[in-house]
Amino acid sequence: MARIDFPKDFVWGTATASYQIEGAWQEDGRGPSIWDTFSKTPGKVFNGDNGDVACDSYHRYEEDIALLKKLGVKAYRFSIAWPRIFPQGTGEVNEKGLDYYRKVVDGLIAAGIEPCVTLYHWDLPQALQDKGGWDNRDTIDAFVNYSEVIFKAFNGKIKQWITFNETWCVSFLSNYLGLHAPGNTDLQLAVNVAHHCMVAHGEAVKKFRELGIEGEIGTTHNLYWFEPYSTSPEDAAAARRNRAFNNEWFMEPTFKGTYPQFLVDWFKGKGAEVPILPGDMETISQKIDFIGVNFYSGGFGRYKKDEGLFDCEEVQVGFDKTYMDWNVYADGLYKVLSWAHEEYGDTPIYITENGACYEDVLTEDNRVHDVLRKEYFKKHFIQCHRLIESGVPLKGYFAWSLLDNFEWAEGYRKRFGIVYTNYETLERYPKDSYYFIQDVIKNNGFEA
Ligand SMILES: OC[C@H]1NNC[C@@H](O)[C@@H]1O
Repeated sequence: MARIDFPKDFVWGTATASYQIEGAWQEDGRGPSIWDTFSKTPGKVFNGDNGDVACDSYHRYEEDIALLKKLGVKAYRFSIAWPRIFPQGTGEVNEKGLDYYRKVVDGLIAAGIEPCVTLYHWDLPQALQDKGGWDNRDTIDAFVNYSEVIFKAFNGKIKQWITFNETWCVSFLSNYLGLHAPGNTDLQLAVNVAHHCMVAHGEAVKKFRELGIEGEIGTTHNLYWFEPYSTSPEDAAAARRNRAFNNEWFMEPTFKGTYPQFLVDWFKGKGAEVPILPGDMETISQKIDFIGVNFYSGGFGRYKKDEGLFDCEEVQVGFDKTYMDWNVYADGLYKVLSWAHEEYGDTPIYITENGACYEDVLTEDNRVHDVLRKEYFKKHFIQCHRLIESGVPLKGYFAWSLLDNFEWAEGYRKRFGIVYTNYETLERYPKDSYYFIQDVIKNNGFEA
């Protein structure tokens, strides 16, 4: 057994998102989001589940903060629902919406927990989608307007700001693969959305700097480690395309102000071109104070003509799988963050999400012995330590998620929480993984 110790200033946290936990979908003036529309469209979400109630954190946020305090986290990452602030996306500010987040932020600070806020975690006001959503460049200005209200309302209280969560999901998962809201399946549209979201990110960073807001600002991309199954040039090229689809397509504009040319050419061959306007790339690559990385999995691929968007098929090489059918590939975390550090430099990194979904069983005495999830965390904590030891500027880790919650198109059947949510009673029951992480935080390390 080896002792794993983390730096004393390492930030341990957990993460959630507004639509997945809040519920109260029509309370205090909240307007409809694209996820209210999508989840109520037959066939889009498992079992017809939706976020009308979710974990009811809108009313139970004090219970959530108590769980966070008991866990011992230094920070809590959550998102603000744009439709609570601007029910129609722009126009009059809904003060009751702001009031909810004032209570959450003040409660966290009183508990000695740093609020880390994501401005956009997918719940776009439906009124903006009705005008083209992220395909319409006007949405960029609407996002900056919304961001400015939040910056000013919480300046000095919120010190860590994330503009977007997983722009790949907002663009390609939602507008090319069609699996998330708004459910489009058009490659050019997805390329437009990805670009406009990144411009919106850059414009919000500019506004943050202009206003002199306290704290640090960054963005979060979900990086996926993907390797060629063989050393053949075809496999290498296919795997590179597939990996760049998740990684370089977003990281390169953010840090280098360019798109990866080999993928620009590939998309052009598929009839999709990036709608770059003069100044966009400079805006996107505004200096950021940290990069948030969500990591879940990785895999191996090989060339297969006409397979998917990149002539690439995933090869099963025997990984253990989570209940999402995702490979458990903890080494992939070490590889992807080492690659990011090598490629994009010394910008501080926070793992803003990492966690696993397994079929949890609640015992008679309201316990969940989630051995596999504990093992998943342990394996990834070991890689976090390896990264720090190798000089990668990894500053913190947020477990996904504090609570079982609405897992998008999978509804409530897929549980990622370290706390079990009973969706009938809305009771919260800490799982064994919660107590494992509580101990790791208390000792800032563990016996590997
Ligand atoms: O799929 C698990 C998580 N992945 N990142 C974004 C979150 O909203 C998801 O629940």
